[in-house]
Amino acid sequence: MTRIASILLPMPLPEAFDYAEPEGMELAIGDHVAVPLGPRTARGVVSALREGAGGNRPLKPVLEKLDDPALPEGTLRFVEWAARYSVDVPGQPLAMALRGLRAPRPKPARLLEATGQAPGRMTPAREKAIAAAAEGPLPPSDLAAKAGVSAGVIKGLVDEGALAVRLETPDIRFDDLDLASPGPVLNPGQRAAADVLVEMVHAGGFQSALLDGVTGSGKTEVYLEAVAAALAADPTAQVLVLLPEIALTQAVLTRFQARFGGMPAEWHSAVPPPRRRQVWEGVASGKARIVVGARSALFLPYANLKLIIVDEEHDGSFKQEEGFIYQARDLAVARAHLEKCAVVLASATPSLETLWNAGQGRYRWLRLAARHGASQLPDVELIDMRETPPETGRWLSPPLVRAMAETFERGEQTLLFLNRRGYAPLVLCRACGERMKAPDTDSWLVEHRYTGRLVCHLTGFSMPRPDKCPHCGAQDSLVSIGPGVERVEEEVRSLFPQARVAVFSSDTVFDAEGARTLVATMAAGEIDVLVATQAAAKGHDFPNLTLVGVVDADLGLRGGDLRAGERTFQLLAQASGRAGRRERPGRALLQTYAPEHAVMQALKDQDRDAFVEAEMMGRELAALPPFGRLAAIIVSGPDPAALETYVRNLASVAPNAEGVDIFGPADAPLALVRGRRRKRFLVRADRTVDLQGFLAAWRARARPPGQIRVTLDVDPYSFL
Ligand SMILES: Nc1ncnc2c1ncn2[C@@H]1O[C@H](COP(=O)(O)OP(=O)(O)OP(=O)(O)O)[C@@H](O)[C@H]1O
Ligand SMILES: [Zn+2]
Repeated sequence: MTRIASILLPMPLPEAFDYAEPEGMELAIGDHVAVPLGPRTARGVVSALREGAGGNRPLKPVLEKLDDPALPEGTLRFVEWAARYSVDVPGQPLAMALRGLRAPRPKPARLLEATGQAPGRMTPAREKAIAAAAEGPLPPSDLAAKAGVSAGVIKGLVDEGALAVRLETPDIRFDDLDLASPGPVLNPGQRAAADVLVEMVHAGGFQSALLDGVTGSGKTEVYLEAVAAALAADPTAQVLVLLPEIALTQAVLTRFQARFGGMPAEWHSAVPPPRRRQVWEGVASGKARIVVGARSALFLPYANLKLIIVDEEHDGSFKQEEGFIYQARDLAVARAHLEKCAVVLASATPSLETLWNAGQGRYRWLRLAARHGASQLPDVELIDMRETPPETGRWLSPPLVRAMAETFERGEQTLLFLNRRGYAPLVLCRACGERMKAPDTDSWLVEHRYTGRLVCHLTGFSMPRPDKCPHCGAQDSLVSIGPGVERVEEEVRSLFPQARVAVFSSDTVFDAEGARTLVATMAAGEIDVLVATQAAAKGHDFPNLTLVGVVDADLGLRGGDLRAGERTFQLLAQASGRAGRRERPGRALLQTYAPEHAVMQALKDQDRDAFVEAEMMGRELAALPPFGRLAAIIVSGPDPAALETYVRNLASVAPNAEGVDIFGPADAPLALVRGRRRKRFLVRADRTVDLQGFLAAWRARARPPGQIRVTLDVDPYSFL
């Protein structure tokens, strides 16, 4: 009897398809195969094997077993789990898990080696080149440099057969790690927390902990102990460290390197594809033992994963909002469950969900209440912008400017935090009031001075800044409204012409190398004022930084998002926490028009517990997360009438379920994106309800017609 192989395809298909296993193919779960799919051939992965029952209509056979490294079963089960959790098809997370395997292999290097054959005519230069090549193969330019001869000499020797080209495929290399090297001496609080983590790792099986310590308490040092313990306990063990930003990845890589004497494998969107291929294969083979990466590193094919760290676990960047929608922090806990390993969530400002889980005893709760050594938490002061406003056309208030001047005179550093890219968030026409918008999207265009363009941050649309109003034609009537980081930089330069000023945002730093350089320059004290978006306001450890100025503390509170208060508190507490991390005391000044707001008061008093308690109470009253569950159903389409009809139809077939409330349909805050109108339902459910089951059942009752798309977002974060 032949076996039936279920093949999962990395495509938007509802389920795995069955194929017959040909005689002698000997498939195993996780194998990569080629199968016929309609008229074409597709690649897939074996997700299950069973004995074939007779009498079925004959199945098409698997065409070929491919010799790529098999996807470990743990990864496969995780992919299936993630799909169910997100109410999506398994092909979506599978495609993510295979992304590294689909990247091109590194190109083989062209090296020259000596053949032993003498050239027709020998010269001193040729002699030097041959002698240099005899010491080992080198790329042509390196060989020329080493021998101190011209490229022409080298070429001549190749033509005459004295040197030959050898193609060498670069090895999959990962640094050796020195696990015995001791870390710093931990203080008693750190020691106690590290001991618990080490014990968890040694105990094995699924274990989870929240490492909850104030900014600068040394959480990184503590979890490094757990990493060292996990790797030392088992020579094949692997550790994954997830971080929310590429810039932070760079800083943490440096700390790992200092501790273990070797670089961990790095994984994020800025890693070049050939390296991604190597890392994928290294993770699958077990050669890569530590992976430090962004959220998608969760989908790599770990051979023997023993510990996952989610650093800055509260961070919104762990939520992926496009394509396959998922929350990496939650999936990290699920993956640890499936792999039967330990997971540590670390933060100075944990999410309410995580605090709730810790409070319920689901996670061990390890607290570090003070900064390490003599360092103290910074003083946080509110600047009431109604009382001490900046001059017209300026954004920094007199008290903040004074503090910057003092800091600069002492030779210390300032971080100005403004979560707005570009020069100005809005450009409008003074003559007719027209606001510059993207042609197909409801969002304002952001002015960028470095590039002279107006950019839609949502879709990437951009155009040169016009000199005439496109609406009324008035000449030179366009004005820039409000500040972005570039505009604040301009102001700082005019206030402090002698200061060294830099901007850190995704427009000025767009690759890992750039981030690493800027972080290192700042850490070395070679920048006086760093103006940064959130890309640099979190997680970093700059020794000489003593002043943090928040340009617009109210920014995140606008809009009625469920998590607006929580997120603003986290972001600003994190930004403030960059100040005074060594001997010299730090200050954080928050510019606000609403100093009486509960979030501002909690920040000033540094009373996280009181803030969390109040916020929790509000959530509990409304049965919102973490006390209930939330999902969004976003329906979009190009034609308003067709969209309206479908949305009404969808509303009318909503299943009746106890403990579920449905809100909407409402226009999404940005009703039009890329020419598509969007409407949204919000679903709130009690924790006892199978929310995913409810969503799947509902969606199945009203199939969307042609142009209309339905997206489910379980645990939605930003409502755009
Ligand atoms: N036991 C220790 N011995 C020496 N230095 C330490 C020790 N603990 C922490 N430090 C140093 O104190 C600084 C802050 O530590 P770390 O960056 O790990 O804090 P953190 O808790 O991760 O902070 P944040 O949440 O603000 O990112 C670092 O420079 C770190 O090397
Ligand atoms: Zn106009």
